[in-house]
Amino acid sequence: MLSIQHFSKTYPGGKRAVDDLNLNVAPGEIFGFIGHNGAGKTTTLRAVAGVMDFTEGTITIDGHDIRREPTAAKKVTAFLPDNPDLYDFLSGIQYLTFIADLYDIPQKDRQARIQKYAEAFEITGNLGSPIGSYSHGMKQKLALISALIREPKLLILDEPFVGLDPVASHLLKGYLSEICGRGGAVFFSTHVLEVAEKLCHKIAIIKGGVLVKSGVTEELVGDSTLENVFLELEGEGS
Ligand SMILES: Nc1ncnc2c1ncn2[C@@H]1O[C@H](COP(=O)(O)OP(=O)(O)OP(=O)(O)O)[C@@H](O)[C@H]1O
Repeated sequence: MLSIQHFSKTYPGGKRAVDDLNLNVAPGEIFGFIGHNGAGKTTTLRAVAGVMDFTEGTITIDGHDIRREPTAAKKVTAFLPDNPDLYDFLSGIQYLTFIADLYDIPQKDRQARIQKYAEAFEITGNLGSPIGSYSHGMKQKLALISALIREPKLLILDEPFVGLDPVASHLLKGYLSEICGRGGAVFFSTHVLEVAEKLCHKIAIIKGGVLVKSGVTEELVGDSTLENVFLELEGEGS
């Protein structure tokens, strides 16, 4: 579903944020991307989502090269940034309708999808109000709903669990599994190692822009915990 080959990003000014990253996410997989602050996670996720250009390498989503076929790649991908930029002057329902129009969600499906997720996340009663009046968590839920109603083949999320209440976190985990159950894939960054360990089929650990470990979660963790594996890697060479 997602192939990242020899991906590197050097920012203007010379910072090499990611160096020669190789990763593959298969259909049906939830793939966790972990690393310390500044390791290069957001840089990678933004490049995969097609919202930031990169220096070297190839990124392919469902067979579409993100540089050569950006529209086709983005059509099957939903990206939830860590701080989603919503339109404060729109109401929640206006925003979701705008997204539904933009991504050609069939008229016959959109209402049922919006209803399903809005009710689950308990923001149905707020959909008529301007987004500017929402709390941080409500904005986050709306952004999540806007990604989920698209039923993307690939869902990319940057720190999706930060700021979500426990009920919403639990729901989100279920929805990520749902996407995988229908043959989609999820690629997300997190600092919540317990969630990553329980939820992810595979995990990659990035350190200083370099992939230091990746693989099937159970194999990577072994008899230890993800936290211990991570802390050991962080201790090495620093
Ligand atoms: N626009 C930019 N210009 C220059 N350097 C940048 C820019 N954005 C990020 N960086 C640098 O690139 C490196 C990787 O940043 P990135 O945001 O990808 O890390 P991260 O793993 O997502 O961190 P965090 O866990 O704190 O969100 C950091 O050293 C950061 O300072």
